[in-house]
Amino acid sequence: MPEVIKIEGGHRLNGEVTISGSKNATVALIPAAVLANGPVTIVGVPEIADVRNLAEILKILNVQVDQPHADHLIIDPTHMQNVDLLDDAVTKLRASYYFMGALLGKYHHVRMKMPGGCYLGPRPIDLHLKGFEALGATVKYEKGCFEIDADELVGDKIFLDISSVGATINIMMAAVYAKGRTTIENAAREPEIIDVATLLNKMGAHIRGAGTNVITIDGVTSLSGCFHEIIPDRIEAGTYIIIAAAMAEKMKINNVIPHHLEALLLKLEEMGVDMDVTVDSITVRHSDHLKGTDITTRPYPGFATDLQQPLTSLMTQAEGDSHVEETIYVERFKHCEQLCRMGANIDVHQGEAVIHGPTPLYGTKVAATDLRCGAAMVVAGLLAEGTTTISNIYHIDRGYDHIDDKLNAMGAKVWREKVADDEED
Ligand SMILES: CC(=O)N[C@H]1[C@@H](OP(=O)(O)OP(=O)(O)OC[C@H]2O[C@@H](n3ccc(=O)[nH]c3=O)[C@H](O)[C@@H]2O)O[C@H](CO)[C@@H](O)[C@@H]1O
Ligand SMILES: C=C(OP(=O)(O)O)C(=O)O
Repeated sequence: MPEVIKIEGGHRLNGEVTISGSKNATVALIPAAVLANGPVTIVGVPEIADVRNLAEILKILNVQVDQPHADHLIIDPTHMQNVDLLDDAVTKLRASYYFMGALLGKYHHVRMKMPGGCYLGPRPIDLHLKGFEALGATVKYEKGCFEIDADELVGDKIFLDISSVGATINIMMAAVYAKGRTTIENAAREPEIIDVATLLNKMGAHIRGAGTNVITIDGVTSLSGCFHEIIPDRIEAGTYIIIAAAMAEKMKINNVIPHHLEALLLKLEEMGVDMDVTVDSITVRHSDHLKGTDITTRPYPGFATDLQQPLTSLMTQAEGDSHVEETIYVERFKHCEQLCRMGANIDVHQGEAVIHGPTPLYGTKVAATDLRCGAAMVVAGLLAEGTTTISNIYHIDRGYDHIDDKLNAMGAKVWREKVADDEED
């Protein structure tokens, strides 16, 4: 039976929350680990559905997975077999596409289903495939299934038309064993890319420039096991900072790299949010008056598209009009319709939303149409008068580690209820 999350709104939050390891790093680190010839230990692994589905895929590949603690994974690909990935687990998340780069790099052959993930409008993977082709692979797509083969992989210069996070990481993985030098130009610069390059380099790869827009990968012939600690999740951190700005008396958010959140922090400052920032924590205090602001989503270090949805909920409480321009996924506005059901006043037109604030929010039935829409509904539910019921919470569970426990520990009233299948939508 599916579950809904219920939130009794209006309770002020006090206390501390610790941020888990980054989802978008973890979901790439796990496939990257299979490139090794020995066990890779990853710590700081978030307890989220995306990780559980990736572990399923590892089992299909006969990779041994041990979990000595909730946030530790030991991935041992010593007895791995390169079988076709046609299981439903592949379609339950976006990042299963990283097995394309990893298996192509290791075995020169991969056959797998189309990856899933949040629908945010069309999400093509043409740049990943062009990158593989530049290295010498041929790509076939038939009946929802990719088959990618190469006699050998040889480094080349690859220019990405769009600085795609997924394409940058996938090409990096395919290139670690390629002959000679691969150069990725107009590479994405997200912190998660540095984390994956760090893991691969610890394994013995030779990757330089991760975090800049030119990455070079000099192929190697062998990679070994290693130990790696995942960076904190900047999107989970940003979500809790927004929650704190909405509802906290005083909330300390621990295990944060504030530099990764610069764009959000500057915008919150503009809105009048009272924050103290240290090297690894952010404390937010209650502010009586929030002002509207404008954001435009951009690749890192610009304002993260994954944070525009939760920030929209806070904007409903700010004085005056706020503008959200979405340049990465122009259709990423489904949360606005849900917020309007709760009393928000938002106009959406051609990749832009105008939030007319402030408006009180009222608890009602809403849907998490995608992961960060779910986060937006949680922010709104905490703010609202009455009880909010959020359906389709499997999206939230793809990316937020124990969100209900973390919030309840600070005084929120959040719980899960099982519902009949027909109450889910
Ligand atoms: C698992 C993961 O890390 N997910 C993140 C990753 O998704 P993902 O890696 O899928 O996002 P990309 O950076 O690739 O997408 C950026 C833009 O490029 C377009 N594009 C991408 C690839 C391609 O081959 N062709 C193409 O046209 C996309 O449609 C989108 O408009 O970055 C997004 C943008 O920061 C985040 O919202 C996601 O949370
Ligand atoms: C869009 C997201 O995830 P994914 O790319 O995994 O669908 C997200 O994390 O907001």
